[in-house]
Amino acid sequence: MTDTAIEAADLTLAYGRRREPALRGCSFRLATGRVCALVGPNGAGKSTLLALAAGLLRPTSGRLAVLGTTPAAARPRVAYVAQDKPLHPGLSVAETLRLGAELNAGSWDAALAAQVAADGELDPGARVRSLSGGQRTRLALALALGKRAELLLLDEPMADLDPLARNRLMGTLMAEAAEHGTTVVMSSHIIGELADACDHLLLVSGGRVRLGGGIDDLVHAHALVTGTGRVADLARHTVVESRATGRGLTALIRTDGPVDPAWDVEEPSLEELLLAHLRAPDAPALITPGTTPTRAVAA
Ligand SMILES: Nc1ncnc2c1ncn2[C@@H]1O[C@H](COP(=O)(O)OP(=O)(O)OP(=O)(O)O)[C@@H](O)[C@H]1O
Repeated sequence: MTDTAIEAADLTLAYGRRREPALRGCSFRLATGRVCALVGPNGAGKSTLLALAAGLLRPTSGRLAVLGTTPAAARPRVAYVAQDKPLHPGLSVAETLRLGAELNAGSWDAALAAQVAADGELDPGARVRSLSGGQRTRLALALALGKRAELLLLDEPMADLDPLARNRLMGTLMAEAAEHGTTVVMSSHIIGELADACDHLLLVSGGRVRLGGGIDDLVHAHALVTGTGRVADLARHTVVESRATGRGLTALIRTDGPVDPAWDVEEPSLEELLLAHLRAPDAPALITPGTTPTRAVAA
């Protein structure tokens, strides 16, 4: 047994020799049992990272361990839902679930898979090619949950679901993860959805990990300060982003010690933290203690 779900050390992936790497020098550790939000702008490398962890791509350089072994060896214990939710178009809903049962004999949770499909009123006889985008997503999630994997890798899993379906499926996912200690890594552009569900964050931008760690730890490491002072007055801290506002200056800082009481200090919301880092891609990265790779993988 390992207490580490994913561990990356200097992980780099280039799709072709002449292309800029999609991921470059990424190092982080995700403990088991965490629900991790994978966030970043379009083209940041999120899908690439998930495909690497699913064992569908091989790193160009660097190391990646999944559940204490190689991504390929971990595949039976991992469920991956790709962004385009690939399924066999000619199979019916019932045949797709039967195939899930056959491919995962021994671990298949038929009741859960059937419940996820039935909650969306999927007609068991309907062909996959006749399903809507949201219905296909639901079927893909039914397969992933039915597998009872130790690690769920979900690439924008809720993107084409209606708000009610999204809310209910997220609830099912979180309840299952909590009951079974499943690790979840979920990419999404909807920060509100992630803030409610996730306890861990990986922010990827330009192929690099900008923030990695427990959401509470990352939020506590920052402060949103407002005042009439100058940016230079905040020099002892790391200023991630600063803006002139009606009240003078507002800055998101990574604190190094107490902040001068001349500033109004608030804890940022997750959204404020993420938006500031997305607007300031050159701000120094922060990977919190305990979420850096261990020596075994880094070596
Ligand atoms: N199969 C591929 N061949 C060549 N380049 C690719 C391929 N897949 C992705 N890329 C490139 O790799 C980079 C990272 O893409 P990736 O799909 O991982 O981003 P993403 O963060 O998932 O984006 P989005 O939020 O838009 O889904 C992009 O520059 C993209 O153009």
